[in-house]
Amino acid sequence: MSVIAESAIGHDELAVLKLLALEGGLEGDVKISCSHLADRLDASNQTASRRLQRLESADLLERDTVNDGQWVAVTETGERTLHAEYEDYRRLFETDSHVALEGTVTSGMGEGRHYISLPGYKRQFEDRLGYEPFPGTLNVDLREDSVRRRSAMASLEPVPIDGWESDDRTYGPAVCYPATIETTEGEIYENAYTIAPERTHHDDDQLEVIAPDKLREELSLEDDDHVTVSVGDRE
Ligand SMILES: Cc1cc2nc3c(=O)[nH]c(=O)nc-3n(C[C@H](O)[C@H](O)[C@H](O)COP(=O)(O)O)c2cc1C
Ligand SMILES: Nc1ccn([C@@H]2O[C@H](COP(=O)(O)OP(=O)(O)O)[C@@H](O)[C@H]2O)c(=O)n1
Ligand SMILES: [Mg+2]
Repeated sequence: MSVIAESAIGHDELAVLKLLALEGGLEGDVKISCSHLADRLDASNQTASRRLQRLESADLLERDTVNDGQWVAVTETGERTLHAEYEDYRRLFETDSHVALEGTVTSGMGEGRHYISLPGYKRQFEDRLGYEPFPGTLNVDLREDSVRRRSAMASLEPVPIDGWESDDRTYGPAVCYPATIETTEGEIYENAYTIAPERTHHDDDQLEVIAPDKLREELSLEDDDHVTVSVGDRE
């Protein structure tokens, strides 16, 4: 849900924040005057000024007042607030239940192989994904916009992999989503899944993919090759 629901900031202020972002306020300082803003909002100077003050108090906007106006920039919190709205609208209008993520193939820590081969996981892959995966995870270093878009996966239906215990330790759960991999040469591999282990050494920018085949061989992939991972239901 959007952040504004819980804060003192209302939709009027949010509309101003969006306007300032559209004028360049996400990239850095933009210069505005209260009368220009008032015009755009069809409101009085006083109203425009009050909304700016509220945005500043809520740490959504930084301001520097000068003689003939003010320099404003949307803060990180401000960007997150706008982004939360964006996610709400995406959920409303994106009927396509696919999320396309882009990135480059990369080598990880060589641990994927060990985990994928463990009998406690292997049994579940066979039952729930329908195959025994190649031992390993293909790691994809996601482009910045895809790291953000990754959160849209939350609206898709995951295949859960449960945590389990061996004699001497516990193993964490993971979630899988059906995925199709496409290379820049236009080669397509359809039977893959993304896998996100709850316990991982990687951050959000790393996407791990499993498949019955060794994808590096099937798709002639090497480190730094570009791939598109389309996550969502199979047709
Ligand atoms: C199915 C699965 C389960 C995992 N479970 C655990 C775990 O219980 N504890 C842990 O520290 N890491 C766990 N990992 C994460 C790995 O340690 C590692 O962070 C990740 O898979 C990346 O490995 P890579 O860089 O070798 O590809 C798991 C990974 C997979 C694929
Ligand atoms: N379906 C898969 C899974 C892993 N792999 C690759 O197989 C190797 C072993 O996987 P891993 O997860 O243990 O290794 P890293 O991802 O840590 O490099 C890596 O080179 C992966 O990129 C693959 O080509 N296709
Ligand atoms: Mg891996």
